[in-house]
Amino acid sequence: MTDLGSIKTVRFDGAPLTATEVEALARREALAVLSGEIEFRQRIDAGAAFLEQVWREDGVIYGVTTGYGDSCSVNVPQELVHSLPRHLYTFHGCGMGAPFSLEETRAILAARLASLCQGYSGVRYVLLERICLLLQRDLLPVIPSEGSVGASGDLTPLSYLAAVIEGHRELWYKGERRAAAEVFELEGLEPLVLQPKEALALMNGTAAMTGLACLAVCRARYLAQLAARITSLCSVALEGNHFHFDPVLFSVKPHPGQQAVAGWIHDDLKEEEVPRNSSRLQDRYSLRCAPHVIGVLQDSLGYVTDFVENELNSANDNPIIDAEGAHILHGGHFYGGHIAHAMDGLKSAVANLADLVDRQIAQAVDPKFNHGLPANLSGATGAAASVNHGFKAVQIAVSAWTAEALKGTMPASVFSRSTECHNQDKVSMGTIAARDCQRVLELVEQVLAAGMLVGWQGVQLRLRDSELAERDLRPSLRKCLEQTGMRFEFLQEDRPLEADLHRAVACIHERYWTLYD
Ligand SMILES: N[C@@H](Cc1ccc(O)cc1)C(=O)O
Repeated sequence: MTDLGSIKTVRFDGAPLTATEVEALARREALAVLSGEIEFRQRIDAGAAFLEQVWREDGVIYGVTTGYGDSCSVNVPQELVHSLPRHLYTFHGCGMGAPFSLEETRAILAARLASLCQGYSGVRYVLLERICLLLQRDLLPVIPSEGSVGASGDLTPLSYLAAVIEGHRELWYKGERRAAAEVFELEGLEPLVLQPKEALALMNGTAAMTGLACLAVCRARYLAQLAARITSLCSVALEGNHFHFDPVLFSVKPHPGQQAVAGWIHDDLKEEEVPRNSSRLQDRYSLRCAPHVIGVLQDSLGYVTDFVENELNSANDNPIIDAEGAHILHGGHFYGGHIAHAMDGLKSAVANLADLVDRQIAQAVDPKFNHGLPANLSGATGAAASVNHGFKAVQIAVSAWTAEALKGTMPASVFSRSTECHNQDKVSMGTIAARDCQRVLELVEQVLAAGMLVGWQGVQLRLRDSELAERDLRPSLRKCLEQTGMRFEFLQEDRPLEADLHRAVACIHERYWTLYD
């Protein structure tokens, strides 16, 4: 990412991109820029020129002069070749379900552009320019989210990108769904007529699942840190045993992510001399084993990010057009197996955070376990305490969100179906895995939003009742209390907490809380 004063840019030139860059584009925090360098343009256009040459000289190219997939033995007569791309996106116009969000759609466009910029798809430079322009002007196709098996590429979702480029179907425009042709007219744009291989090149890859996966990885990174911070708050609120996070303890179990998480929590908690033999009770697992739970996610983020970014920076298409070596290579690079596995794994690791924090909240609200805090963490005192129920309903709701998140962890990649006349007889289901992962993240964010409010309220109660002094808190926790206090009010009298929860979820989206480096 390049910082040009106030505008950040992400440059598409075939060099590797990161999930973070895709997220910045998706959030409109950075602008997409396509390399205009002559060598890059030439390299891209050489692919399209090579295809033309082969077509002229040999007369047959799969997906250009033939039907698609199992229909590849059907020859298309010369005079109909130019209508083939239109047919491809037209018969794939059968997507169902809610459309992808704007953020998701931008990520999908960015992922497809990144793949085509590898220069192995045989498309013209003007097509890359057009995708980049859609991103820059935020003219986003309306893409239904369901209907991809994720192994012939995300054919159906990406058909909506191909169709829009030719001026068909719908775009999001100023918050509304509008006919693409109408929007192009308003914007002074001509539709781009696709060349014979170009619709296939737009559609025959993993961009829908990969775009979603980039967003998922970035969300999950923040949640790992947030769960550690909630654990620190709950440990203080519940008067937990700080030595559960001791560096020597963790030095003998060398999972680096787990060690990092233990280190974060340890640094958040009070510095004391380690006792020779602790007289304090061992806390329940949701506190004591927090690094072991969060650590699984933290350790997984390494391979998950590698899988996602390798896919992002790949030519996920078929056939692969190698203009330099003068080959048309047939393969299965539209197969999204790595994304499927990464998203199935990530959603399980992330859902475990909800389960962990759900248990921490359950302890915090329950006078049987919370070491003297008021029932349901209500701040009400005197007679008013009898009618106030504090976080009781939030804790119940957390149970529901957690159950739903855990239910969403069923792996998608094991549900391969043989399809398309058994040509696609093994498929990845990576797009379902990525969509599930996004949904699980949403639910886990709700649980962690509640966890922050509960942890904060618990510590505030200890401070109010002088069972704890500000000076006993490490700077990181003091700063966290201060940041939280700027957006949330202590729960004295019962109030509907929906608005607070929405605000806390928004804080998670904007990465409001300063966490660990
Ligand atoms: N993904 C197939 C192409 C294909 C395209 C559209 C289809 O409907 C089916 C198959 C391949 O490259 O072999």
